[in-house]
Amino acid sequence: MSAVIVAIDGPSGTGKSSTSKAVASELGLSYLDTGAQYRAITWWMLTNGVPVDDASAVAAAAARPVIDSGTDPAAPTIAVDGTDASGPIRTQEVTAAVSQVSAVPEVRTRITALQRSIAAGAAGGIVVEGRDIGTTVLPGADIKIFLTASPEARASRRSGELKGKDAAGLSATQEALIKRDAADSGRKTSPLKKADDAVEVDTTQLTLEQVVECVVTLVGKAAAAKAEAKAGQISK
Ligand SMILES: Nc1ncnc2c1ncn2[C@@H]1O[C@H](COP(=O)(O)OP(=O)(O)O)[C@@H](O)[C@H]1O
Ligand SMILES: Nc1ccn([C@H]2C[C@H](O)[C@@H](COP(=O)(O)OP(=O)(O)O)O2)c(=O)n1
Repeated sequence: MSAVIVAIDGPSGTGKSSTSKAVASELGLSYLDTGAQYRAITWWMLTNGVPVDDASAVAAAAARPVIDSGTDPAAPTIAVDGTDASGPIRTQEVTAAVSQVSAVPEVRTRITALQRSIAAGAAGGIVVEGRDIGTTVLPGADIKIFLTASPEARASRRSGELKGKDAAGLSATQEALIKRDAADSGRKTSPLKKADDAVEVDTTQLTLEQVVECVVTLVGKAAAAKAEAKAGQISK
């Protein structure tokens, strides 16, 4: 497999993280969870007393946290100022604040630059997943995939992750998810949006294994096309 850049976007619960990790592992590519980076900066704002509803306070602090992402798909990591943040970034408090923080342009500029430098440094290729990868972060990606699924399926998947501990209940989970999608799609700076040249895959009726198989096939085709184009250039 040549060094392909794969962009996977879509709303919450469509299977981006699970699919991206599995595809990257199978094809020997690196993996970057950009949502974890936005969660990490949000967690830093909350723990450092920055009022997350004050966009100018968030903007003023946006350059301060040092965010470090490990890109091994078998063991991805996220650290803030040298501390492992993989647990704290998944709390309800962070989930409730992340859309607000990630809508601030200064936050996006900083995190986008970080994402581009990680992708540029991934010599063997990388799968990058998020909301604006195909449209803004890596518009020149070799293959762009946009995952979708019905709100019911997405809420039930999220609820299932909590293994009976979904105290809020399925309908509240669905409501929170729809609210976050609306905030992420409605923001001014690089909103959640399918790139015009992205392949849309509706995962509602598919198992995770089927989605992975479909994406592996699409990436394989893109890699072959890239290798062919390169060979054509060399023979000219
Ligand atoms: N096609 C699928 N069918 C059923 N469950 C799935 C499917 N894809 C992902 N899941 C499950 O749904 C949950 C959310 O998936 P995740 O990959 O975290 O989505 P996202 O990154 O888009 O928010 C996980 O528990 C995952 O195992
Ligand atoms: N490229 C990205 C990735 C995530 N975000 C923001 C918007 C999302 O609601 C949050 C959290 O993303 P994450 O992928 O962890 O969300 P899930 O709960 O896994 O669906 O970060 C973003 O604005 N741009």
